[in-house]
Amino acid sequence: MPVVFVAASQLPTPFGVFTMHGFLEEATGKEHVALTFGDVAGDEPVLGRLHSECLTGDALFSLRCDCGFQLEAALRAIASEGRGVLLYLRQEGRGIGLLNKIRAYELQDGGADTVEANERLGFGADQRDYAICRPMLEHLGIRKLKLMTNNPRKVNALGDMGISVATRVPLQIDHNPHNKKYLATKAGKLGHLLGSLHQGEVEDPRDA
Ligand SMILES: Nc1nc2c(ncn2[C@@H]2O[C@H](COP(=O)(O)OP(=O)(O)OP(=O)(O)O)[C@@H](O)[C@H]2O)c(=O)[nH]1
Ligand SMILES: [Zn+2]
Repeated sequence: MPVVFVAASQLPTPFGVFTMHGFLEEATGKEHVALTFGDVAGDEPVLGRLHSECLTGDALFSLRCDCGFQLEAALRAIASEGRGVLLYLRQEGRGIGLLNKIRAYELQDGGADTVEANERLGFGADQRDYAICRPMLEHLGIRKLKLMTNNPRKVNALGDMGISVATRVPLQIDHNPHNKKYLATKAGKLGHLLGSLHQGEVEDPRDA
């Protein structure tokens, strides 16, 4: 999976000054970003997050999902640790793209859950491919991660490509009336480790 490094710059944020590294995925033309804080190269495990793009949650304040809250929590945690990395991966809508995600939301407005909506549109529940992470992490000299995620598939995908996950750090966000069913479906159907907060709520039609 050819991903080439293009340029790096400073990125000041409310949480601290990160370094932003830009990468081009040549096969698709997608532009990915890594934000690093401190000195991340070497064998000591690095606090890290693989964050899949969610325009609605990350930039438009959507309460339908937990993405924007997780993004902020991850950047805060990295800055407070003084060392870490966030890969911002352009895999909008779990890989189906923004317009298809809006189609999926339309079906969810009609009662489908997040998995059923993808499947009705002819997609898999989760179409993401994490292969681009390896060359990005290699470029940054990162071999081991303390990975902030509730998604065991990310842990397994990294392990399969030779990136060791020393520990999984849960990144749980409180639910609200708009994302309660979504989070319950993630726990019930997609295998996310969300603890007792969201389990057992997947069938409750009042949350649609
Ligand atoms: N197709 C689809 N994609 C969604 C929906 N809600 C959020 N997404 C996308 O899902 C991705 C985030 O996936 P999540 O399942 O929230 O989280 P994760 O990255 O797998 O796991 P964590 O590391 O625990 O956050 C982003 O690309 C979002 O755009 C939805 O209802 N349908
Ligand atoms: Zn989201």
